[in-house]
Amino acid sequence: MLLGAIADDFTGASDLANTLARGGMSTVQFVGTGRGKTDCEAGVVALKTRSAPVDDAVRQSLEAARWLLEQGCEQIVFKYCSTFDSTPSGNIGPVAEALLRLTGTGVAVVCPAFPATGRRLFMGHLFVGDRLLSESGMQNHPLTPMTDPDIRRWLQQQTKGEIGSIALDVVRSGAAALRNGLRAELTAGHRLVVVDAIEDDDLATIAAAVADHKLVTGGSGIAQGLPQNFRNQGKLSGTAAEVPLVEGPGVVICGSCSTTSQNQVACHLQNHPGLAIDPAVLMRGSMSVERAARWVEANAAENPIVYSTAAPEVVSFVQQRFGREDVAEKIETFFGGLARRLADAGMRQIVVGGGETSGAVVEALGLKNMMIGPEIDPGVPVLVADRSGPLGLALKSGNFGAPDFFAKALDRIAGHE
Ligand SMILES: Nc1ncnc2c1ncn2[C@@H]1O[C@H](COP(=O)(O)OP(=O)(O)O)[C@@H](O)[C@H]1O
Ligand SMILES: O=C(O)[C@@H](O)C(=O)COP(=O)(O)O
Repeated sequence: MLLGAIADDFTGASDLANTLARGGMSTVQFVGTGRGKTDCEAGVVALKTRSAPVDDAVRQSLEAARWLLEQGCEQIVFKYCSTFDSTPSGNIGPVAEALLRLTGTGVAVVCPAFPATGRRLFMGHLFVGDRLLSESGMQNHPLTPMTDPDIRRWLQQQTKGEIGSIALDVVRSGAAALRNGLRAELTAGHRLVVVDAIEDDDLATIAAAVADHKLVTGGSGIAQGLPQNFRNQGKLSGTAAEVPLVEGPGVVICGSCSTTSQNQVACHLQNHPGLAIDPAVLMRGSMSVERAARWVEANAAENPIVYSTAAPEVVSFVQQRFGREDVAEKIETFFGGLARRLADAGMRQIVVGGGETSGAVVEALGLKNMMIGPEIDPGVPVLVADRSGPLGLALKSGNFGAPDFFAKALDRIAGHE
C-alpha cells in the first residue's frame, strides 16, 4: 500500500475511495483495520468517528493510521466531510493534531473543498453552491449543525495549536509558492493550515505541493491530485480490479435528513413503494425490524424505500422529546438490523442515504472490505462486498446525488445504464 486514508464516516470513505480509484490507484475500502485483502495501492479505512466522543475518535484514528503505516503507506490522508461536519469541541482538530504527532509531521494542509459538488473555500470561508456553509441547510444537521462558515475559526475552537491559513492568490502562484507559504506557516508555529481552493486546478496545485507530506487532511477533493504524485515516481501499476455486477432484489434505506436527501426520497416515492419510519413510534417500541423487513419483502420487486428522513422542525421536535443521541442511536440500530435481516434473507443490493446511517448498516452487515465500482453521481461509487456471494451497495452522502439517485444507484449496481 502506498497511500493510506482514514475517513471519519462511511460515505466519506467511499467518496474518497472513488476519487483514488478514478485517479488510477487500485483501491480497497476497509471496514476497520487488519482485515481482508491488503494488496492494493490505496487503502481507505472507514471509521464511524465523526460524532463519536473525542477520545474515541482519536484512539480509533491512531489505530487505523498505525495499521496503514505498517502496511507500508508513505502518505496518510485524514478525510473529513466537504462540509467540515463537526462540533466546536471536535473531532477534526484533535484527530488531525494526534496524526501530526504520530507521523512526525511539521505542517499539514486543511482543505475540505470539493468543487464538483459545489464546495469551495475562499478566504477560509466554505461555500456550498452560492451559499455560505451556515446558510446551506447544514446549519440544521441533526448531529453536527454547521453554524459558522469560517473554517479557520471553527477549527480553532477544536485545537490546542494556532491555525494558519493560505489564501487563493498564493495557491494560484503555483506549487513552489504554496510550499514556501506552508514553510512560513510552520515557522510561525501554525501546524494545521487552512488552504483556499475553488477549482479542481487549485486542488491539483495543493496536491503537487504536498507530494512529500506524510499527512494530508481534507475532503475527497484534496485527493484528486495525489495519485499523480505516485505516478510521477513510477509507483503505480495501472491495473484496476474487476468489480462484479450484482442483480437485485434491492432496497433503499435513508436516514439522512439533508435537503438533498429529502428531495431524493420524495423523487423515489413517486414511482416506488415507501415505508416511513417515525422515530417517536420507534422510541415507543411499536415498530420492529421484523415488521419492516416483511413489508420490504412484500414489495421487493419494486425497489422499495424505508426512510426516517424528515424536515428540520420534525427532527428537532423528536430530538427535544427523546434526546438527540438516543434518537439517532435508535434509528441507526433499527436500520442496521433491518439491512442485516434483509441481506440474511437474500437481498443483494442495498442503497443507503446518510453517513452515520451507512456506518450503522455496513457494521451490522459485518463486511470486511469493499471493492470500488463505477461512479453513480459525483462522490458516490458502486461498492461490492462479499457476504456469502457478492453484495452490491451504494453509500450516499446526505448532500450528494441527483434527485433520481436512488433508482439510478440500483440500476448501476446491476450494470444497467
Ligand atoms: N426523523 C429523524 N429525527 C431525528 N434524527 C434522525 C431522523 N432521521 C434520521 N435521524 C438521525 O440523523 C442522523 C443523520 O445522519 P447521517 O445518516 O450521517 O445523514 P447525513 O449524511 O445527511 O449527515 C443519523 O444519526 C440518523 O439516525
Ligand atoms: O465529503 C463529503 O461531503 C462526503 O464524502 C462525506 O463525508 C459525506 O458525509 P455525510 O453527508 O454525513 O454522508
